[in-house]
Amino acid sequence: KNYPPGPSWKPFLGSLQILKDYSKKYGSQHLALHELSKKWNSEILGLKLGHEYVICVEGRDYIKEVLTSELYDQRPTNFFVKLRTLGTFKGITCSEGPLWVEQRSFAVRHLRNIGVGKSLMDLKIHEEVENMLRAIETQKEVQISKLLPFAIINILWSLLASNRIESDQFEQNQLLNIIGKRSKAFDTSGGILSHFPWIRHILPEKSGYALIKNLNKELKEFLLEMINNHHSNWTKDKNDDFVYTFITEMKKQNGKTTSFTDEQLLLVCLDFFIGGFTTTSNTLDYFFLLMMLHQDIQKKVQENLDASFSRGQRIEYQDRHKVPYIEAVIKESQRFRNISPMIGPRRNTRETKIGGYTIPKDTTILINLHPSFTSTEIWGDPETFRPERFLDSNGELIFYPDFIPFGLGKRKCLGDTFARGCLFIFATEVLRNYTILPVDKDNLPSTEPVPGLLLSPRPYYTKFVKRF
Ligand code: HEM
Repeated sequence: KNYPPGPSWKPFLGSLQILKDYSKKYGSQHLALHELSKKWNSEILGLKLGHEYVICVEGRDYIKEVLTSELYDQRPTNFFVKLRTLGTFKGITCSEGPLWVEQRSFAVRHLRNIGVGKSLMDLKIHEEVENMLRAIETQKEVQISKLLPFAIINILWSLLASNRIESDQFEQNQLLNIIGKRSKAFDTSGGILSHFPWIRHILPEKSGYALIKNLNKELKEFLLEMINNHHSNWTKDKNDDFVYTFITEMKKQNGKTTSFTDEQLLLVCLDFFIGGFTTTSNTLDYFFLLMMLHQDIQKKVQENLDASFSRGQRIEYQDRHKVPYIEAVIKESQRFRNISPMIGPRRNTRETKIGGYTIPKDTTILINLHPSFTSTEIWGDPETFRPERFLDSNGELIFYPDFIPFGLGKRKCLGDTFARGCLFIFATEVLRNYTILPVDKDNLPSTEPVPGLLLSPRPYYTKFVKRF
């Protein structure tokens, strides 16, 4: 009663089939949801997927209401989330209540303590940029999507676990391959497995169950080995990476709480892994594609860099304020091809009201950023790649409340400083040293994304021409 408008519910499936049909027709779930919202003329769309009540909100006011109200802080507790958390519902991304509050604040504090947002982070980023550029030097045509994930994961890993992952280990574990496949295999509402968990017994491959079990096993083995090594090498004064600080806290609490445990540490590392590296590398992948397609903008970025930094000077994250144009180009590429158009789903723990509609307790709430990132009302010409829209007449950055690629509120991305640091230093160091050219200028790659949980460009090749 008084549920938000949306397609009618069929027995057993609810509105699953129409969502599936629309996703096929429009190529992605976020586009399908937007089309359905338009059809029902409502920024709050009501669905029932299998037995699960699911609403999808779009538009500034409703998004803000969901992201900033405590009523919607929780995550769904469906089968997909159970699989995602290795059956524990622990970690940060999918945990809730006091466990989430304690662990999130510990992670935020200690990411800062181990150097995120500071010169140590810059140093690690520079090391990996240099490694990546060395690899580029050996290739005539470069597929940057093959190099970026390895670079990003190593920066993240060296801060979390004082370790680089050797390239043969990376390939052996097929980590990149499996995580990439995973993000393409599931949609944000949790996919068919959430709605009909029993389907895994009949269609283990097709439902994605076998894939995620495989991913879980590989990741768990990989992370456990690292955690066990840390335990063996731990001493009181070791606080130089995240895992050591967590173990120190564990020893301090000496089993007094259930929050600091090996299981929780495993799940936090898993969250950083899954949340941190594909997001950052896909964003950079798009950035370099857009630079290749917009030679005029690339040239302007290079002119800005040449004017603001001397040749041998190392560019730091804090230097971003000196080059607002480059910040604007990065923001525009995040807006123009946002890799995460659906923010992680939420759940209300009691009956609530949004926009006058009644939302039953334990409804899954999806948040679609795509309409506001592409709204003609907000941006005028959203389908044009135009970084200047982020600058005022004095060349200073403009703040747009609708532009929230890292989310908003208490569950806002906790790796945003790390991600922004990587985006800025990779963009500036690569473009000050190289010009990115198309391999065939009469046959340019498309910017249309490969659909999935996280979007990415289709693989493309470029030529990197040294500038000096
Ligand atoms: C360009 C890169 C990235 C983008 C676009 C991005 C985007 C987001 C967004 C939109 C959320 C909010 C989800 C919500 O409100 O429910 C989020 C949460 C999160 N992000 Fe990121 N992220 C990025 C990089 C990272 C990195 C590098 C890390 C780890 C170091 C990370 C770890 C997390 C975690 C753990 C959460 C869950 C927070 C919580 O539920 O309390 N992210 N991210």
